[in-house]
Amino acid sequence: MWEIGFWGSIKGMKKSNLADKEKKMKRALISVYDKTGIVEFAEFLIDRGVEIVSTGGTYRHLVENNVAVTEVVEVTNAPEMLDGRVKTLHPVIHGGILAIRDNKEHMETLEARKIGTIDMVIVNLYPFFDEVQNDITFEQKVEFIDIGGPTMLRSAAKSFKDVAVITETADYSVVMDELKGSNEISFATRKRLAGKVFNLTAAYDAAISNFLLEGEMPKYLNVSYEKMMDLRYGENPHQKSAYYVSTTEKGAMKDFKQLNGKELSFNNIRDMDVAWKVANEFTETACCGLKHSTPCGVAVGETVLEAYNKAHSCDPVSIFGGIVAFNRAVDAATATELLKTFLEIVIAPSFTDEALEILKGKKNLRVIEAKQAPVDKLEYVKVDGGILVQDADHAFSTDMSVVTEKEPSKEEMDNMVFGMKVVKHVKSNAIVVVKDGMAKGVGTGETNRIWATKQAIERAEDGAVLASDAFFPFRDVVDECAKAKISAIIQPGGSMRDQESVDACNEHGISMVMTGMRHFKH
Ligand SMILES: NC(=O)c1ncn([C@@H]2O[C@H](COP(=O)(O)O)[C@@H](O)[C@H]2O)c1NC=O
Repeated sequence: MWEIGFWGSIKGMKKSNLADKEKKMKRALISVYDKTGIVEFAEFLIDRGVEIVSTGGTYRHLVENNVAVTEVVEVTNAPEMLDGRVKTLHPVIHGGILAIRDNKEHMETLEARKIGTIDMVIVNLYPFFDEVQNDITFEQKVEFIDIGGPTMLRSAAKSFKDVAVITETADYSVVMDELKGSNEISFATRKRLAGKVFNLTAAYDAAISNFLLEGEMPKYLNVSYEKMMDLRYGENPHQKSAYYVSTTEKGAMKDFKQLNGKELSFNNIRDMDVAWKVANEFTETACCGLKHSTPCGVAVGETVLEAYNKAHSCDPVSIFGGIVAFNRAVDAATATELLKTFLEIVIAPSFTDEALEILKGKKNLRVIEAKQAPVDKLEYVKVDGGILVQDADHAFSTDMSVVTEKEPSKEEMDNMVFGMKVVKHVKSNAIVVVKDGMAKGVGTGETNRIWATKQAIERAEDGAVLASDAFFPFRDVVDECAKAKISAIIQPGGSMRDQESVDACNEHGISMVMTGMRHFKH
């Protein structure tokens, strides 16, 4: 038995052999689903005296391209079986990969069993990430779970001291460049390639686990996200950052197209996400202007231009340097209007050709085409040493009740529903004042409800309505509303002192609707 001490000191093995050792490659096993670039890579290896062994489909592809290759069955003496479920799961393959070359007993075992070493493993996997999203049966999806591939990758990655493992087609050129220089692959490269393998297999297994445990909050949190881009920095310039998107789920912030402008930043993506979510709350033509993750102008209109003008008028100060989202195509008239304000991003499902030309007049303005409505099932919040997971808040109350003597008018009701749709996306304590299908004031992120109310109603006009993300602990909000001539209030209800607020509404002749559904956003 080998005793394992600290990394790099397995007793019985010469320490100097662990690091710094360059490797000459003699035999490579190639088993790739994505055959891009494999012919050139195999030819390159053969030119350097490497023998190639391949599984069925890869073997045929290489032979068709006149590459000299040995089929894996000749090595294992065990034909592929069970529709390819077993191809490389064989001691001859895994022994050849896993044997520690510096271990005398290992090498004697290989010799006794007539097993040759495998020094390079080139494998890419069945495309489970993509196929699990496709319209195929559950059984078909299960067949896209690659077993032999990850097993070989893991064996080779564990053996990185002796074996080079390549799973990304982009790494063919990295390895070729290194081999051109020294005919060997450095320890540092082998270690890095091995790390990439476990990075991939972890994400691959996470995707499979999430597919099978769908709807559960499982014992371990496995997420499967792939880097879409490195970002210049995070929330601030001293913070390193990158953007990752789901390998298996659709999403608005994944499936978008940038049509113009500077590269997106961390803050841009975060803000764009909220603006898009707000615009998508509405079936009517809607626009959301947003700054620092908070809507600063939201409106519906008969036209896109009208919706924008109304949203802009809510807070013409804050919108400077902000983000504007639409749930309808942007036309030329709106584009012309948009250019009058300095904006970071315009996001919409589409742009007319003319509108796009106009917007391109500002070369830094990021123009984003997004087709996908918000679909995330789960939401994650990072805390120090942990992650909170919850269902994304896609819910909206279907059980609204009028709790006051006065009934709201149809128009007031429409404005209250509008306000509730916006308040969902405003940081708590959140209050939104609405009139004529537009937010008139947004009170956000206050540590008590009365300050949020005062902030929001500062610009309120007669006949405006007020929406609150959570219940009123006291009647003070209602009294404040009366001073500002707010005519109707919508709130979840559920406070011990609900009746005090209802009584206050009745005293002031204000109508109140309770939804029974809180929308905190901390
Ligand atoms: N079953 C096995 O022993 C096995 N060994 C390799 N594979 C996969 O088979 C694919 C290549 O197959 P082919 O060369 O037949 O086109 C690769 O994606 C590889 O990851 C296997 N397939 C799935 O589990």
